[in-house]
Formats: sequence, C-alpha cells, structure tokens
Amino acid sequence: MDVFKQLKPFYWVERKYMITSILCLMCATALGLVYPNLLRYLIDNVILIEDFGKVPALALTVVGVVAVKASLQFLHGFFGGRLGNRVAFRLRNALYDKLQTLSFQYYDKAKTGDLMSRLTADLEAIRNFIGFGFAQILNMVLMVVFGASMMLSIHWQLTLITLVSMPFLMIAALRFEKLIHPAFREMRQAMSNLTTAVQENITGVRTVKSFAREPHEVNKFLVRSEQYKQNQIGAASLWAKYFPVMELLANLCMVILLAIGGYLVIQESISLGEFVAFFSMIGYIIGPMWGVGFHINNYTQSKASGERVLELLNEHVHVRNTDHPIVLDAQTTKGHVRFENVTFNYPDKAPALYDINIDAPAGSVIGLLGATGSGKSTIIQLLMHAYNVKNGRITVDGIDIRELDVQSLRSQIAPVFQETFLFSSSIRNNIAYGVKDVTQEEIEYAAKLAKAHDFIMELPQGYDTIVGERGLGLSGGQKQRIAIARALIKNPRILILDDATSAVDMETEHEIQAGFKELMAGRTTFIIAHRISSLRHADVIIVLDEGRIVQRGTHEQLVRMPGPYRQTYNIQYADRPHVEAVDEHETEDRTLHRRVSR
Ligand SMILES: Nc1ncnc2c1ncn2[C@@H]1O[C@H](COP(=O)(O)OP(=O)(O)OP(=O)(O)O)[C@@H](O)[C@H]1O
Repeated sequence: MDVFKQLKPFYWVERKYMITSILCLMCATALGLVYPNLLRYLIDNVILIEDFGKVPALALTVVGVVAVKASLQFLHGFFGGRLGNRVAFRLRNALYDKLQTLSFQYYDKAKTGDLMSRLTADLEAIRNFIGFGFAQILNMVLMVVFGASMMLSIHWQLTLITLVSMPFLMIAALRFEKLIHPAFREMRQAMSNLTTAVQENITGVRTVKSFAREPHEVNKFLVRSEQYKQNQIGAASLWAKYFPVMELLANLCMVILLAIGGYLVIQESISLGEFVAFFSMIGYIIGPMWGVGFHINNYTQSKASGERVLELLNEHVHVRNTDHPIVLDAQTTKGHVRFENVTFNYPDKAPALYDINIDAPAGSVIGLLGATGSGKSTIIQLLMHAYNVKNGRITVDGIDIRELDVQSLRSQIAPVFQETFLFSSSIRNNIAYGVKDVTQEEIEYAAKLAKAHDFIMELPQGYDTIVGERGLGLSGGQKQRIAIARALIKNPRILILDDATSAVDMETEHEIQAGFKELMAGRTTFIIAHRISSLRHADVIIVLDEGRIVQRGTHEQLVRMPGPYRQTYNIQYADRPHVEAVDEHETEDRTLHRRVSR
C-alpha cells in the first residue's frame, strides 16, 4: 500500500470523484438486495396466497429499482472514469515534467522503450485501478458481507452448509492468480521485446537496408513474435482451465443448496419464498469469488506499475539550481568564460579532462582541436552545466556556473552539435525552436546567415515544409544549416559550434564561415572542428590529447611549433608545401599525429 500512499497527492485532490464513484457503486450493490426480497414477498405474500392485486405495485417497484440501480451504475462509471483520467493526466504531466528536469547523466543510461512504457502502459494500469479496480475490490467485499448477512438472517444453518465449497473456490481463484500473474509479466516482457525490435528496425532502417540484413531482422522478429505467441497461448490455456474448475465448484454450491434447501422447504423449515430469495442471493457470494483472482492480479499489476512510475518521479536530479540561484540577465551578460583547474570524470570512468584552464574573454573565439575522445565535447557539456564539476570551477562573467540558474545559463548559450536533431514539424518551427515570438523576417535572416535560405526556398512549401522524423528527407548538410540557423536566432552571448560544419562541403563551409564572422562578432565562440580551416581564425586554439591541453596559441604560432597541430595542418594541406621540415619531434609524435588527423 506504500505505493498508493506515495501516489496520494495525485488522487487525493480528486477525492470528490473517488468518494462519489464508490458511494454510487455501494448503493447500486445494496439495491441489488431488493430483488431477492421482492421475490420472497412475491412468492410468499402474493402467489401462495393468491393476492394478485399486489402484482402491479411490485412490478412498478422492480422497474423503479432497476432504473435507480442503472443510474447509480452509470454514475459510478462516469465518476470513476473521470477520476482515473484526471489522475492519469496529473501523473502523465508530472512524469513529463520530470523527464525535462532529469540531467544528461540520467539520459546517458536511460532506455527509450522503457521510458515510453512507463508513460503509457504503466499509467494505463494505474488509471484503471484507481478509476475502477479499487472500487470493485471494495464492492466485492461489500457483496459478500451483504449477501452473507442476509442469507444468515434467513437460515444460518443452510447458509453454512451452502457455503461449504466457498473455501475451495477461494483457493482455486488464488492459485490461478499465482499462475496467471507471472504469465502476464512474461507476456508484457515479450511484448516489450517485440516493440523494441520494431522500433529499432524502423529507426535503423537505413543501416539494415545498406547491410542487406533484412532476412536477419525478419528472423529476429519471428523469434520474438513466436515467444509472444507462446506466452499468449500459455495464458489462454490457464484461463481455459480456470473457468471449468470455478464453474464446477460454483455449481456444487447450487447443488447443495437445491438438495438441502428443497428438503427444508418440504419440511416447512423455510418458506418457498425464502428459499428462492436464498437461491438468488448466492450469486452475491459466488460472483466475488470468481473475480477475486482477477482483482488481486489487477492490484498487483497496478502496484508494480506504480512502483515504476514512482521510481521515475523520485529519480535523482543531478544538475539542479541552488536555493538562491543567480539569474543571468540577457542584456548585461558579457560572456566571459573561464575554466579554472577543471578535472572531470563521467560516473565510474577515468577522468575525461585533467586540470583544464581556459580563459575566453567576452567576444573571443576559442578553437578546440584534438583526436576522437580527447575531451572536446566534454568541455562544452561542462560549460552548459550538463554535468556537475567537482574539481575546479567554470565561471561566466566571474560567477561560478553552479551558482547560476541553469535555464538562464543555457539561454545564453546556443550550441550546434555534430548530430542535428530536427523535430517532425515545419522548417520554420525547427528554426524558431529556441525562442518565443519570433517573426518570419528574423527566421529568414538567420536562415540566410546559415546559408539555408536558398535551399529552403527551393522546397515546394518553403519554410512550411514538414521535415520527417529526425529530419529525414534532408541531407546531412541541410540539416546542419537548419541547426545553425536555429542557434543564430537565439542571439546568444556564447556560441558553440561542435563540429558544426562537418557535414557540409568545403565550399559551403567557407560560405557559412563568412556568415559566422558577422554572427560571432561580440559573442564568445567555441569552435570544435577537425578541419584546420574551420578554426584557423580563432583567437586561441587549444589542442587536446587524452583530456589534457597539450598546445595552445594562435594558428600562426601553432603552425610554427613542432607538435600535433602542425602535423594535422601538414596532413590537411598535403598538397601545399609543408610548413617546416619534419624535425626529430615528429617521429615521437607520430602516434598522436595519426589520432589527431582522424
Ligand atoms: N556521456 C558519457 N558518459 C560516459 N563517458 C563519456 C560520455 N561522453 C564522453 N565520454 C567519454 O569521455 C571521453 C571524452 O569524450 P568527448 O566526447 O569529450 O571527446 P571528443 O573529443 O569530443 O570526441 P569526438 O571528436 O569523437 O566528438 C571519451 O573517453 C568518452 O568515451
């Protein structure tokens, strides 16, 4: 019950729906008791004494009771539905909010399929249980209490004899629940495997096709589909066994009742009316026994779902604001960035950065060069406060970024990453993603600077063209240019170009960079690139190797020094005369040389 205690804030605010729905169901159940009593009255006080004048009144009473009971059942469904949906709505929004606050560290390990199922299937299980399951369990208990008390009040000995097979019914139901519960769990797992296969296949369709792995994918799906089928068949055969057993035990009650009750009527120990009422009341006890397995299963499933939902809601947020965060003012922020003795490691890994010191005055351009895995992107991630720095500090305009409001810090930074993510929306919306209230002119201006305007205008619907999921339908370079326009429109103090022009050809890169010049003016810019041509104009170029800064200086300085920068330069400009003769350091640096050149 601890799970439901923790979920209380989500359903307790809707208690008026909950209480009304439960009350309606209880009243409907209580009204059900009127039928057996009417029957008893009809037989004993009307038919047996042939006083048929009372029949119309009795018939009208039945109609009235049926109408009221139906209305109550409707209200139970109506309020229960409202309750379930409103609780699910609150939970869904809370989960989505939580997903937004969770830090990069969480997403490094999170599984898409698992998160999706928490937001859909698990929420659905909770919605059903809170909306209906809980009331049904209460109602079940009530039916047994009402039915048994009434039967006891008519003839307690007959009640006890009739209910002799009840414990067996109960045992059978509980045993069934024990078997069906793991079967359901396996079925859900099999379903999840199946959907993961489909999801990965669709997402990676290009890889599948280009490696001609369709038969392998079909086989993989067949195996999982077969597993799901087996689970379904297993569950169906459990149900198939359950029903006859329950039917047998329930009918045993009836047989005992008919035999002993009939005998008692002949003996005139009970009246015929009482016997018939008794007979129709037995359903009040047998019904809940049938359902007990189903309801317990429903409860355990929703409890498991509740645990999964709570696990996500209670997930630790690694990067969060301090109690009194400093909000960066967009007007006055200058964008002076400093890294002071920053050493950083990702969880459970060796440090990705060692003792990094960078001073990037407002408006300067910093180039970052280094082999794959040397820590360039990590520097950028840390600047965006994606992870917490524990050793050393990073400041913006002299303020430690841990003191800054995370949102306000990130609103001053516009990144263009290696991999461009586009939403399945119009190109206009994709460019305007990071800002509110933006005009068409501003969008076009940004697109022109990013050299995206011309190709956008060539599309049949121009800026209204809907790009497919993750930007399918556009070339890598086109996607990147949209991403650059998206960063530009944000008008940030700090601009990050993380291999931003890697997907465009040299000529376009040249054009974009011409646009960058205008754009970078007055903004602190970090450029990560593998092409010297992208960062040769930087004020300072920092060369990284395995998390350490190994060289620092302007292009002109670095190209004159022996070391990885000059080697990279020589490789990339191989068709031009080498800057200087290869010296003795060159041989030592050969390994690094290969790594840097990528
Ligand atoms: N999210 C992460 N979780 C754990 N380790 C990571 C994570 N991101 C990067 N690393 C590790 O940190 C080190 C530095 O990676 P980083 O991405 O900063 O390199 P990079 O220089 O940007 O490489 P590239 O040029 O390939 O983008 C690598 O060893 C990498 O495996």
